[in-house]
Amino acid sequence: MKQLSLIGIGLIGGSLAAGLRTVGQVERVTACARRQETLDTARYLQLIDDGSTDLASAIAGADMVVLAVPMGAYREVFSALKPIWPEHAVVTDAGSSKLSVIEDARAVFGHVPSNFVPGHPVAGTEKSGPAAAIADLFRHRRVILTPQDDTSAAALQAVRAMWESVGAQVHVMSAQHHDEVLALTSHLPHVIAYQLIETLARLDDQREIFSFAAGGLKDLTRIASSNPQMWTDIMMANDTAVLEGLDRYIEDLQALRELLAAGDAERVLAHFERAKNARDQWIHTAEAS
Ligand SMILES: NC(=O)C1=CN([C@@H]2O[C@H](COP(=O)(O)OP(=O)(O)OC[C@H]3O[C@@H](n4cnc5c(N)ncnc54)[C@H](O)[C@@H]3O)[C@@H](O)[C@H]2O)C=CC1
Ligand SMILES: O=C(O)C(=O)Cc1ccc(O)cc1
Repeated sequence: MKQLSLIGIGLIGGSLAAGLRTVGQVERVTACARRQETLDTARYLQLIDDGSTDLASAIAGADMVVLAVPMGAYREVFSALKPIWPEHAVVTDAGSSKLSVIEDARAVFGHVPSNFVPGHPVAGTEKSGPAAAIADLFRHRRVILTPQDDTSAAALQAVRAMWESVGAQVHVMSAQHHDEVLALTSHLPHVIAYQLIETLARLDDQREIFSFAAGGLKDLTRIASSNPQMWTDIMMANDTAVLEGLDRYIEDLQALRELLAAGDAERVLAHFERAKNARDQWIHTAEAS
């Protein structure tokens, strides 16, 4: 790849740049950010060679353009790209929901451009910004691509090759399936973590509560330290699937509550055993692969 141009240079854009540089798969990296300070940090960290707050300057000469901005910025970014759409480059994104991205593209362009490949690296941390970038963030992690019927095969192949070069395993699926699965495995856990901490924080003697917390609370809620604006955007973007998962979870929590209230130790134990077995099997399979 001669020139990668990132629109948004935070954790994900920065990690992709660092990863591609480490494996020697990119000659030049440029980025667009809203604030000069972000670009200065990215340059200082040697994530990018050049940056501009002006979109057209930032993407000039790119053969690969990657959108790595919050879901709430897509309409604005697509609208700004419309008059300067890079027909000869491949364009992809890193957004956590996919149907909303396709909808945003259709709303702005009237169709999904054939050189745009919607994508999502299923890897990250609770940190944000270029200083949080990790060069091997995507190694042995999954990336989901959700091409449309008329997505160019060459564009799809170029995006696949980019992610594979930083060690990721690429999967292709429909945007609908992506959003349903990710609602359960990523978005619902963030709702639960945020709300559990918010509930505890509102209870009396919160200082007591947190100072006597064991490792379990910290393990369960690390992701509640994630960027609240980024996650509000994701919840709004994938609201239908998140609501479905949340309803199911509330139903199951209510059922568990009833077992506890009835003092039904046997069935509570059966619940916990099913959960432990499922988690142990998942972790075992994940570690073996
Ligand atoms: N944080 C994570 O662990 C993961 C995040 N994602 C997705 O990747 C995308 C980027 O997330 P992060 O890198 O974590 O966020 P971040 O907050 O670290 O970086 C986002 C960057 O976009 C810039 N930005 C925001 N609005 C912009 C605009 N209108 N024009 C140009 N730049 C703009 C910000 O200044 C910042 O540099 C999001 O859509 C997120 O849902 C996907 C996988 C993992
Ligand atoms: O911090 C974590 O463990 C995450 O879950 C990171 C993450 C955030 C957003 C995504 O779309 C995918 C992964």
